[in-house]
Amino acid sequence: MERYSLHKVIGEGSFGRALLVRCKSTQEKYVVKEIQLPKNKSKLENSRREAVLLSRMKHPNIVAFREAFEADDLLCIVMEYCSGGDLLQRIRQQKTTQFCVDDVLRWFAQMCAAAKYIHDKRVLHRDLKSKNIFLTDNGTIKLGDFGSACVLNSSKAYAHAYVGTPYYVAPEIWDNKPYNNKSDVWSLGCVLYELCTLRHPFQASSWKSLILKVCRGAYPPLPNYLPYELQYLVKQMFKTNPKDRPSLHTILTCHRVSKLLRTHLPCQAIETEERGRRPGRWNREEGMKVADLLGEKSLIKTSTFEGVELPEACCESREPGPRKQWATEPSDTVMQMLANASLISNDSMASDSRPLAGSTHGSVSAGQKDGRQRRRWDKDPPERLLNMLEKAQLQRAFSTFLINKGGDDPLVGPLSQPQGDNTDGPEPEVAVDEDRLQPRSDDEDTDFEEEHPSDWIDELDKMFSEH
Ligand SMILES: Nc1ncnc2c1ncn2[C@@H]1O[C@H](COP(=O)(O)OP(=O)(O)OP(=O)(O)O)[C@@H](O)[C@H]1O
Repeated sequence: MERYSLHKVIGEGSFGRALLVRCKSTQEKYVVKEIQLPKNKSKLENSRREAVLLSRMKHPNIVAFREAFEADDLLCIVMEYCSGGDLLQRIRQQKTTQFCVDDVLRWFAQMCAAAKYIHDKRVLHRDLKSKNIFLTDNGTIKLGDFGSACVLNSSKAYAHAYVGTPYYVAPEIWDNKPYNNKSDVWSLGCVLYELCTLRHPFQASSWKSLILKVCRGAYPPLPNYLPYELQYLVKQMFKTNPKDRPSLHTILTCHRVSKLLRTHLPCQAIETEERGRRPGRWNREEGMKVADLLGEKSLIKTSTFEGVELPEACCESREPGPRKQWATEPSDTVMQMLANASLISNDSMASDSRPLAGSTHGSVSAGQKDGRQRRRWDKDPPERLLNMLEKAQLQRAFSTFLINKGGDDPLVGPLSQPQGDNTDGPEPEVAVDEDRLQPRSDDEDTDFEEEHPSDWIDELDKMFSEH
């Protein structure tokens, strides 16, 4: 740390502080992320993953890694400083002035290029949100915070990965299914929606309402002035079945929106993306350097995984084991419990015949124009989860939420106004897009997912019982 002088503390995350520093020899500014190292050896390895992963991500739209070292029980990751701040701050600065479409397309194209790059390396980010996407002073997007990219074992870390940011969490996570590349696509859909509207797609005044909206894919349609391709893309990214969501490869190469996006990508990024189509290989030397710095040579033992060398530390245990699933509960119990939640009432959904996003271009409305009964999403979040979250409402448990004790808005989202913001939004504007609920398989998309997901709801339950 002697090589750097402290400029200021720029923030505190759930794992430690973020410092703005200056390199004494070059005078360049960097961010040092300090992470408290746990005593437990296996947890120690988990903490080091962020550094190892970041060191391997070399892309114009990913925060550049400089070095990592350990000092005084702290892991320090030195990385590029993004002076434009994070995208959430940028969105808030707009107040009510919408971004111009070119900015939205340019930023979104860059974040897709970055996310595609990591997916090509079989890495899932798992915490994509506007707060983890940064801007440089020249307006370039940089994807950051790889702290959740691998499963972290502490209950706090686990909750951070899945529940700390429930506004961006895909329906399959609430359904206790493994996280996969399409779950990152859902989260990026939330960021795209925020850029398009300055609001979050799934505003809610309670956990229950939020989860129901997410599981039903119910969000207010995008404004009609936005290009049809964007409206169509958002619809696709919010398909409740992950198999029906396009992969980032599809979005950038053969989706209706691809041409628009690619015209907004700098040539350099397109070249990187083209190279990314060939199976990427980890840079072993770079990994060894970081592992050496971190004093943990075992981190760089590699294993081959579908042609891509992955550090063992980056993978979950490959031990085969039973995948934990929800016990099937009678869904009418859930329905009874939620009887008062107006959002889930079939009447309020079906009776809303307002046009949906993109409806001017031929997509369907929520109403059943032809009188035929369409297939509905018949999954509900499990009772145990909803009961548990009922308890959680009064706890300030997560870094990205304000949970007001006894307040009218127990769950205040990242883009909610401190006062007077009806987080639930005007009810009639929320519509279920029945079309999204129809199965559609994209054979060109290859899915990959966590190999051995842990039962995060058990972890969460434990965490809540501790309070
Ligand atoms: N490379 C960076 N350049 C500029 N600002 C950064 C950079 N990395 C982090 N920050 C800022 O530092 C602050 C702390 O970031 P950090 O990632 O440590 O935690 P967090 O995202 O606030 O919380 P959590 O870790 O719980 O998600 C945030 O305000 C973030 O915007």
